[in-house]
Amino acid sequence: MGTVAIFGAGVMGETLLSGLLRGGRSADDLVITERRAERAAELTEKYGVRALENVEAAKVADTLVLVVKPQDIRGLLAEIRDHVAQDNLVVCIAAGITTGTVETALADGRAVVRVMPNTPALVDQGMAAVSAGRHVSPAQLEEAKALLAATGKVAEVPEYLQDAVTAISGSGPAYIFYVVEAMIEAGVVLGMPRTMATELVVQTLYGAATMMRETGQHPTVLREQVTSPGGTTAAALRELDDHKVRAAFITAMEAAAKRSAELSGA
Ligand SMILES: NC(=O)C1=CN([C@@H]2O[C@H](COP(=O)(O)OP(=O)(O)OC[C@H]3O[C@@H](n4cnc5c(N)ncnc54)[C@H](O)[C@@H]3O)[C@@H](O)[C@H]2O)C=CC1
Ligand SMILES: O=C(O)[C@@H]1CCC=N1
Repeated sequence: MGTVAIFGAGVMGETLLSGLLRGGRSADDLVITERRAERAAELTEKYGVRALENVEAAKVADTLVLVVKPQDIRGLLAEIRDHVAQDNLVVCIAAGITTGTVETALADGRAVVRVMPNTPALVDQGMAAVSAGRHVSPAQLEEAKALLAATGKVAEVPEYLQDAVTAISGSGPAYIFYVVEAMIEAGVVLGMPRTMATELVVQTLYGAATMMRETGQHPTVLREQVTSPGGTTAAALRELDDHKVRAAFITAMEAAAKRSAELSGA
């Protein structure tokens, strides 16, 4: 994999950087670029990696990981275009940005992999989906997967599904945190101290997630096991159905996928 350069060291850039270091990669093989000087200094200090200008980083890198906002991708690609070599691998993490967009902005024949990761990568429980562009060799695709595998699970998906991936696992952690916030709020309404409600909700989420993964049972079966006839859960779920929560999730995730598709023209 040689030297990996992370372009844009914000939330996701730091998440990937720290994951690669936890995965055993040497700080000497990692460089970052960051427009905000104070942020670059913070990460240099914290992780012992070099911070370079974009062009310098492109020159030394074997693998270039683009982690700027979709709106900043085109400017970044224009800056580094002439320094991306034929045998480099370019991994683009920006929501909505297609491999075709990146390929067009670079010189002919460059290897581009599109990836949608998520923030649980920070605790090595990430879910990343990868799609290869037109000029990626099987070995380069494996390399991209290995890069992401340092921070969690990796799936390969056809690129047309990346907008759906973004709506599901990319943005997904935010929906879960939103539900957790609502459940904590409900605990407070029921008279429970906030810290206690938080502990109960977070452990319930962790337990439920672990059950889904470890039993392999469908969520419907697990939900039915909790729902006693005429009981408390049935009363609560009826309210959620009356408030169209399931339909709201579908509409919300359709909106996320639509926005991802729109960002391709960012
Ligand atoms: N935050 C998330 O949960 C996820 C984010 N993504 C994608 O990752 C990308 C980054 O997102 P975040 O880390 O959340 O954003 P962020 O705003 O925290 O980080 C982006 C960083 O790039 C820097 N930057 C911008 N233009 C630059 C340039 N030309 N050269 C060097 N640095 C530059 C900014 O100063 C900033 O620190 C986005 O494209 C987003 O779609 C993908 C999956 C999940
Ligand atoms: O909200 C966003 O646009 C990014 C992409 C997926 C998660 N965060």
